[in-house]
Amino acid sequence: MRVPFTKMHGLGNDFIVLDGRNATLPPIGSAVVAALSDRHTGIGCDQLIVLETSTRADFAMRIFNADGGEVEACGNASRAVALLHGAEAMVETSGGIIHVEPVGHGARIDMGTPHFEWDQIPLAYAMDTLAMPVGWDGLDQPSAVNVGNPHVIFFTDNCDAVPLENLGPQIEHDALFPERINVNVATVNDRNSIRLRVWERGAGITRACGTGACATAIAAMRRGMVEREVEVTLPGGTLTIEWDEHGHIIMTGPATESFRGTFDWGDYA
Ligand SMILES: N[C@@H](CCC[C@H](N)C(=O)O)C(=O)O
Repeated sequence: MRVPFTKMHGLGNDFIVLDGRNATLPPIGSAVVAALSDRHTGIGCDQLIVLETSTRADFAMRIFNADGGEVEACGNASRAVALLHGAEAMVETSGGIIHVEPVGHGARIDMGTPHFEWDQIPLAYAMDTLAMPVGWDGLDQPSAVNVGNPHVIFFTDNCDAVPLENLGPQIEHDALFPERINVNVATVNDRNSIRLRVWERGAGITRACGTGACATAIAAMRRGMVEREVEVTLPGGTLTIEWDEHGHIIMTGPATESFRGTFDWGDYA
């Protein structure tokens, strides 16, 4: 069976998007996702995104990491999907219903409200999630925030010097995080801007992580380090994150369609 796909990215965090809203796709298993995502033998991407019909929203977006695991939220893919859809919409994800709206060459996304309780992250046991009494090789007292998916955020004087390729996988798989975790290392430049690098659960280091930017901005706001609207600059570019008066996280930034193609499902199944 030949399947059409769209290759997209948000600040270099790249996706294969399959549109199952008006066509029947074969069942999506973790092996086929990992094969398609592979940059050497597949099409290659950080996340595979599947659009489906929904009874609760205008449509549904399923998100799979490059390792094949299905997850709850993806900020950059939400902007890409807004661009592809071409109109404002309510989108069901397993992390909650979000509102997407194309704006200029990107989109504005209402990601909903953040969660801070230890069992909402989730953590393995109770602790303060604003300044957690834990540390790994010079990174300590992180915050944890769930913005649909789980994030831990370390604030450091120079996030560019952190050996994230070594510490990221160690922290992602620590027993403290029963559903694993996305690992953010951030430096606050001033009250309006943050620098950020992310080790993504199930995908490794990416050029950008939209939910990481949201979680980091919210953690910095909770700690009183920045204003309620802030620019977050990742290796792939900059996002604007606002924590609005209704407690919702509003993310604004670019998204890009790279190309369209088709592939033979049998080559990857
Ligand atoms: N790249 C995404 C996040 C994708 C999911 C994440 N790796 C997870 O496992 O939760 C983004 O832009 O938010």
